Amino acid sequence: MNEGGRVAVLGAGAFGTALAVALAANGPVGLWGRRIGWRGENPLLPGVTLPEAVTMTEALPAADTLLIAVPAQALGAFLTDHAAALDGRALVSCAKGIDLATGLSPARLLAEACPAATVAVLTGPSFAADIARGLPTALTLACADPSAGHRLQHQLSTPTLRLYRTTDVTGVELGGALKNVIAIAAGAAIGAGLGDSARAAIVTRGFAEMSRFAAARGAQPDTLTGLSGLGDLILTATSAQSRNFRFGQALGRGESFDPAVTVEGAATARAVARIAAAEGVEMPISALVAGLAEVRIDVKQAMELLLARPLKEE
Ligand SMILES: NC(=O)C1=CN([C@@H]2O[C@H](COP(=O)(O)OP(=O)(O)OC[C@H]3O[C@@H](n4cnc5c(N)ncnc54)[C@H](OP(=O)(O)O)[C@@H]3O)[C@@H](O)[C@H]2O)C=CC1
Ligand SMILES: O=C(CO)COP(=O)(O)O
Repeated sequence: MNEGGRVAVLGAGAFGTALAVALAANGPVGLWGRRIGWRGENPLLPGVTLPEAVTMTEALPAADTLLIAVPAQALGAFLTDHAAALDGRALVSCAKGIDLATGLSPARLLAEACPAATVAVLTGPSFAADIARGLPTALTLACADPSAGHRLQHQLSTPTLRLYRTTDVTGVELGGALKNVIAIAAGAAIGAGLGDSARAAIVTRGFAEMSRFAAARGAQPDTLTGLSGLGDLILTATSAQSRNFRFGQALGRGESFDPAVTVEGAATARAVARIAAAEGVEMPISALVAGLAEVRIDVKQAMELLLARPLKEE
């Protein structure tokens, strides 16, 4: 239960709003946005009415568990403004990405900015619209401190939101960040008319490079086969509900894409390509997605480069 309004969500975009709606099943929830210009229905999450248990605010709530649902590339600026006020509380990162400016994950950014906080991660296959509609969803709650993780797992599970628990923060964060990159590649293949077989190849070989990168960064070997990793990759690479997939589709079709839409995989691909090159981790699909995001190559060239790679063992 929310224990009398002790849970709040920071970031009133689609995901933050959906989480607040779901958590309202447990009790009062605060929903903070820096400039909430709407009442009743969030234009980023159309068709969803806020329950009475959700209190919207532009003043940081006093709750002791805060879910941070600000996009990964905005988290640095958000923390510059608010870290001092957040320190010492339980901070649950809900962003899926790697910060391009620092190469750090959202949980690392939170831990460095708020050294007295308990940092956790909530991630896994979940579209905001599905969560807000109360459709059944399974997520992973990761926290290095097992007892804090256990407490948060119970505090944030609802009748429709089923949270599994792990201590592998690195693994689950990379699962969530990297699947967006591969989903862009999958969307590009579909958008370019390369077919479902090509998509299956990209998803499978993409998962291989996700696992390689995660292992090189210290993730536990099995984590990426769980909800955050394989689970979220399946969802994001196969559904046009995904913004990353749709962005890839637009690239494949040679169409423009609304720059106001949050597409975490584009900046994350660039961060991953940089880290992988520096650390000698082979990430061919991610490197090509970075090339697409930087408009250095087009989808036809990316496919030619992938097919021209040396033949190797699986
Ligand atoms: N949507 C989904 O289905 C899911 C999203 N996620 C993850 O959740 C994260 C957020 O995505 P999502 O909610 O969809 O994105 P949206 O584009 O819907 O919303 C982003 C929100 O972040 C706010 N924001 C941006 N910069 C700042 C800042 N510096 N300070 C405060 N608020 C800021 C924006 O506010 P403003 O309008 O003022 O700019 C906006 O409300 C991403 O990492 C995404 O991968 C995870 C699972 C599912
Ligand atoms: O993370 C998500 C689903 O788990 C949402 O994906 P998109 O950001 O691609 O819409």
